[in-house]
Amino acid sequence: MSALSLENVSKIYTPRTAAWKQRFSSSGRKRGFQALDGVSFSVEHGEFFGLLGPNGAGKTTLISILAGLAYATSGTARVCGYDVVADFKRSRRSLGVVPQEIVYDPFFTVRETLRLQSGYFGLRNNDDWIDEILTNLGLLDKGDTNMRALSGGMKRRVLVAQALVHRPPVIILDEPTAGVDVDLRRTLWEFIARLNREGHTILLTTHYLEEAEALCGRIAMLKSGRVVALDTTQALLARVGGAHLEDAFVRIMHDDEFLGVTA
Ligand SMILES: Nc1ncnc2c1ncn2[C@@H]1O[C@H](COP(=O)(O)OP(=O)(O)OP(=O)(O)O)[C@@H](O)[C@H]1O
Repeated sequence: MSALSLENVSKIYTPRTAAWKQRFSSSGRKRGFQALDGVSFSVEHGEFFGLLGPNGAGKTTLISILAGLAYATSGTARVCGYDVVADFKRSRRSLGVVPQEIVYDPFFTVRETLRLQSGYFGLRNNDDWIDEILTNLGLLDKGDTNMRALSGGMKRRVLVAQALVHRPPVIILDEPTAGVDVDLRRTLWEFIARLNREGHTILLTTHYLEEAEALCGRIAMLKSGRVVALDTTQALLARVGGAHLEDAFVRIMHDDEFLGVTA
């Protein structure tokens, strides 16, 4: 059983009015914007997997489907074998998601925020683990600080902490280092790499391709909602013939003929 699996997942964003028309139309024709088109791949337990693609390729849409925040129009998505729709609670419990956008409640301190998040998963008395996360993310002295008094980079650390409160076996990070300083990047990657060594499965999206090259064992590249490359980082570099992942990425994205997908 894979940590994450996607079988022929498609997503069409339908404008609200069109959704109603579609429901009552006899043609059944789907209208709207196709963000994902027949995406299939799986991520095995313990992998550090990169999901790459240009802006608008469909990465966040895919993550939203895995996290149960958006429904696939067709296809099946599973987390640790649990269907994200039919078995939502167990699939969501298996997953920690660090979202791309910084969202927080300005009325709580860091520790209150993490206790609240623990409560969503039915966890009381989670303070020992919360302390360990705070220590590893360099936030221990900010436990009693109000969320609105944190810098942007510190708020991002709290988002990472929130994703980890329930010790999920699978962690998805959606551009976690966008706009953060070198220190946090290092702290964050050391911590995430440690979690991966300890057995957590990691799925990472990032536009910093040198980070993906250094960290990810396998990579999927999305372009206009379709998987156009899927292989180990080394095999991708060897096949496309670039010195760095950035060269390979640019070649793949600009080559309409490239369909280097391997299962
Ligand atoms: N709620 C929505 N309604 C309509 N279209 C949407 C919605 N969310 C995303 N889209 C569209 O779907 C496409 C994929 O968006 P998505 O956010 O998944 O891309 P992404 O690969 O995460 O991009 P980025 O790297 O910029 O974060 C984009 O064209 C986007 O405009």
